[in-house]
Amino acid sequence: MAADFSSLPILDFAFISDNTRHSEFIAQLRHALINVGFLYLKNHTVPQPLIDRLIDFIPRLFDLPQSAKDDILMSNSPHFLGYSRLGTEFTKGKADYREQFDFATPHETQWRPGAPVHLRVWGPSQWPNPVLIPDFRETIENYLKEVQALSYQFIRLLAEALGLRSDALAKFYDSDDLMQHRAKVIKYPANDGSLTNQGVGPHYDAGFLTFLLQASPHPGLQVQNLSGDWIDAPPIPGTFVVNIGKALEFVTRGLARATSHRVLSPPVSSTPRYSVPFFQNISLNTCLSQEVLDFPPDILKLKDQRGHPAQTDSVNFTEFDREPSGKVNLIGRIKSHPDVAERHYPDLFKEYFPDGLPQHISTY
Ligand SMILES: O=C(O)CCC(=O)C(=O)O
Ligand SMILES: [Fe+2]
Repeated sequence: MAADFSSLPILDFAFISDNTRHSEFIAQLRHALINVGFLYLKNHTVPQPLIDRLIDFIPRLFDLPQSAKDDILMSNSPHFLGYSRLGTEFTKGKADYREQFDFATPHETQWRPGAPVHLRVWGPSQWPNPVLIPDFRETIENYLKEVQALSYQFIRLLAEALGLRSDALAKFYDSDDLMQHRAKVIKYPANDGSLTNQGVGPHYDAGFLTFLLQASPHPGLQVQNLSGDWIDAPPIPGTFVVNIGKALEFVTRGLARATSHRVLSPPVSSTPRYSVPFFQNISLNTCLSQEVLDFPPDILKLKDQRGHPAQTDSVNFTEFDREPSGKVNLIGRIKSHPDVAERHYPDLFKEYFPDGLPQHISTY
């Protein structure tokens, strides 16, 4: 087995436009994808002043009056976009101690009555009243556009790092007007001493790539290495934490690792931790089992040299082998937000929750 990791690699995006260092970046990326599944990316293309503006908005967003937040509750939205109150999500039967807003890139839902239900998982965001928080919507929409562009650039480098043509993953995306990518703006309040320290429980991300902005200086994010140890991934200013989701792991035959991670709540009487994960989606209609990629033998060999991750109790995805990607996505959302499901997807709700609204919900 290759040496197990005890910290996350830091990659310098400036290398990709430097002829003498491009191949160094690709080699570091290959290592990070196959052996770690997580990396920090510095000197990326998203303008720092825009990031700073977004970070500045976050406490103000959560400090809106409760009624203003409840006006855009996620349960209003068949697209699982909007506000979720503290402690309403659970992972493995334990409450996640976080409050959050889900916002997404602009999208007209493609679903019409009679069309496949999974097309309905994407649609317009709900926005807080602009009178109460002017310019917030414009700021986060700009931010999402910038991260989206970076994520598409990154996926080409990722293909190169796995020995493929740089456009080998283009088939997983539709044109921009048909795609939607999503972000959460999350607040992790301090542990008040009587509560669990589970900010979010151990899990994998579902899609292709996640670009996480750690929006306050608090540690708390931890990543599980191959031996099962939890490795800290503290905030590094000016970076994104980039990680691989289960869908990308599936189509790369496990070469690009989806790695289990979790967040511990800030300690008692600390200020809250804030973060903004951006989840890059793939086309809703792609059946991943028909799209598994082929790799050069010398690249595939690296997976065997890595060895197999220790068993983890992280939540898993099992449906990629038979359902279109959008359906897998929808099932994940149904399981984590049954109140939304009960209102907007009554048939699927009955299928997954035959005994009615559960006391314990699984986050992903
Ligand atoms: O808040 C974080 O740092 C990570 C959040 C996360 O892993 C998720 O929401 O999938
Ligand atoms: Fe995650």
